[in-house]
Amino acid sequence: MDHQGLRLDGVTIALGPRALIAISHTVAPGEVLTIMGPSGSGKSTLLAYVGGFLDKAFTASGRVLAGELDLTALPPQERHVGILFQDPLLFPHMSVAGNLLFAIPQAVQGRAARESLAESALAGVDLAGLGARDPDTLSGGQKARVALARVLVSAPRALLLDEPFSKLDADLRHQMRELVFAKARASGLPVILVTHDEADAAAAGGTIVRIGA
Ligand SMILES: Nc1ncnc2c1ncn2[C@@H]1O[C@H](COP(=O)(O)OP(=O)(O)OP(=O)(O)O)[C@@H](O)[C@H]1O
Repeated sequence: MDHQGLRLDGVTIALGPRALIAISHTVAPGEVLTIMGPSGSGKSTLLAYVGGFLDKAFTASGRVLAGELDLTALPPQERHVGILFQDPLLFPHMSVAGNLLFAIPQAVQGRAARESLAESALAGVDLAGLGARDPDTLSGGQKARVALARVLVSAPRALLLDEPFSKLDADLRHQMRELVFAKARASGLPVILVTHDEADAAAAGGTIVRIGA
């Protein structure tokens, strides 16, 4: 997919009388916008707004655009925004390859084409040949990489990262964030990263917006 950047155009979010977010920013293809702020400041809430699943408890305004396309007008399943959370959230009843095949868009037709896409995505995160494995048999770092491969094969317009490295130990954390940012750059995906970790923010290399301070 040809990515065109992600624009937050006058996005404001409030919880009752409490203003949480006010942001306008354009994330270029391959760039990372990092959102930092104290617990409860509204970081995950911003990602929920971009993804289209903001809880009704909040009031929000402003547009989210992918290129010229106004995502705000679309339901979540039509936004094609990929998300990685703290937990890899793999389907335990499907093989590793099954997890990826499930995420590949219907537009990719033919079993052989889908399987080959899944296999190359696994190879791209250093998990070649592990497609038949049950997710529960993988290490935490391997599961995180399957989750990354799964979100990449879903051909998202943008990638949202909600503390995706925080459950990994220091070495893995470093490797995983380098891999995620390299993949985002290579595929020209605009990324919004939510983190508490200054090293994550520095590694992301883009703009850092601090909220709720
Ligand atoms: N569904 C909801 N209904 C009402 N209030 C909510 C709901 N979800 C979150 N909140 C509140 O909205 C505020 C922002 O929450 P949010 O999860 O976005 O914070 P955060 O910055 O991501 O925090 P953390 O760093 O702890 O994950 C908090 O005060 C939280 O208690």
